[in-house]
Amino acid sequence: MLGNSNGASQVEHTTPVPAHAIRFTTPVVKTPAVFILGRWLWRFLAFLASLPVRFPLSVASAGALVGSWVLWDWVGPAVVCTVAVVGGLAWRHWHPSTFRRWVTLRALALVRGVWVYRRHWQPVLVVSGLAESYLERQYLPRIRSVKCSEWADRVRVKLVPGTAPADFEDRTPQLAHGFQAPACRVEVLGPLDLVLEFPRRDMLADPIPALPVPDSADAVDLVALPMGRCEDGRTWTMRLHGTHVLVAGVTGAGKGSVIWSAVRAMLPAIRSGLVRVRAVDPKRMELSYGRTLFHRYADSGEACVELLEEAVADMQARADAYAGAVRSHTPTTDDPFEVVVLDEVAFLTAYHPDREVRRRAENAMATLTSQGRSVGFTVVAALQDPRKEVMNLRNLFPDKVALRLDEASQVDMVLGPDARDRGADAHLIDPAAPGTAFVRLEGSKTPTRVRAAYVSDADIDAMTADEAGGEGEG
Ligand SMILES: Nc1ncnc2c1ncn2[C@@H]1O[C@H](COP(=O)(O)OP(=O)(O)OP(=O)(O)O)[C@@H](O)[C@H]1O
Repeated sequence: MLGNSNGASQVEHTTPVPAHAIRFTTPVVKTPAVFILGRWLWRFLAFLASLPVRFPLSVASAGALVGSWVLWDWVGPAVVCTVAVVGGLAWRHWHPSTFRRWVTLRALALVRGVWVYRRHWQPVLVVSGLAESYLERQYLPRIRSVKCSEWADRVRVKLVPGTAPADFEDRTPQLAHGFQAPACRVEVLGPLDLVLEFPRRDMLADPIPALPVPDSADAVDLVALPMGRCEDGRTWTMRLHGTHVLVAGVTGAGKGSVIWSAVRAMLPAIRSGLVRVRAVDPKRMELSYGRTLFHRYADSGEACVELLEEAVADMQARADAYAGAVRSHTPTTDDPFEVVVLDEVAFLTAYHPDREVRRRAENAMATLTSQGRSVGFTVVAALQDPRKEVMNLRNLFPDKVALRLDEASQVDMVLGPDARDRGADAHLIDPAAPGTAFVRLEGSKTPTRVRAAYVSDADIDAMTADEAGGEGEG
């Protein structure tokens, strides 16, 4: 053992190793069979006792069947079955959502729990390197429960003490392939307690039409603007007031749909003057279409910088007015919520030929993003290439939306250091599904897959036509 062998040597676990002159080990005690059998029996009884809580419907049905058979022979179960089938059909007809939640999804969880997860658990975990060995015994993380939602299976797992969720986060591709799911995401619930989420179907496969415009300015919630859908079917809402948002994605990834969904969700407030949008549109494609909605609009390099500097001056004037008097901004028509939308921000920070324009644009953006939040100024910037050379102000944007990206390494640049480990595979988003993105929703460390609603040219026409009508009437 002390020789010059380079290969791994097998060490008997009781043999002292050089670092430990004396090593204490717990004595190996042969457990009498009666204790092992007693433990199995105890576990079996505990399992039986937990059944009515875990599967109330199934236990009640089984109880009714057995009870009716004892009381009325074969007529009893026949009547019970008929009543159950008729009752089930009526339930399904009148309350399909509760029937699905209480019966269909629970039955599905039972079947998939046994057939997909418990059946393949050991081989998949051993092969993917998640089984631990200690003193020649193998320890596997334990499945606590399997639940099915509309779109995904959630497998709750108890980890082996001494291991960490990062071990699972590193092996999400192996787990996804191992359980034949399109993806796997890890959610940590507590010490040694995590959930593996395996999507069953893609709720975001079909494009989402533009969401309805809120009825009135009062209905506009600037901290939860409806933008599209999350992969679990909930509405994706995005905060704008009190933050700044960076939207990154390759060309054609759908940055326009994120920007326009936000503008659409604020439309009544824009009309009533509670929100003002300043648009910087160096590509002259995306925002020019709806320019009548904007308080200011600029497309040439010089004009864009002037717009940004004007926004900085307004922000500083408001900060002066607030100093010592107001601590947080509430939108009013005198002090509206100001949104600066920048499409392809790299044009100003990296690609513009004039160095002075680049410098002024960066300074203005840095000032707006570092000081604007509390006085009601927000920057929404869209970007194709998130690398530092192109945009070194990334970190001044608290909220980020990662649409389809070119490379895996760009995911963490946009969403933060551990986003890819937690399943945000923005580089693998299907090019045929523009508008699909990963975001970190407020209060959640786990990135969520979302899809922005698609605001078509016709929708923008309708938005601007109403605006023109509104102005005319005014
Ligand atoms: N949310 C969406 N749902 C469905 N289709 C979309 C969505 N967003 C965009 N598309 C489709 O993808 C095309 C490209 O979208 P868009 O112009 O918004 O991409 P982009 O990221 O802004 O690209 P670029 O950087 O070249 O301007 C659109 O013309 C539209 O057909």
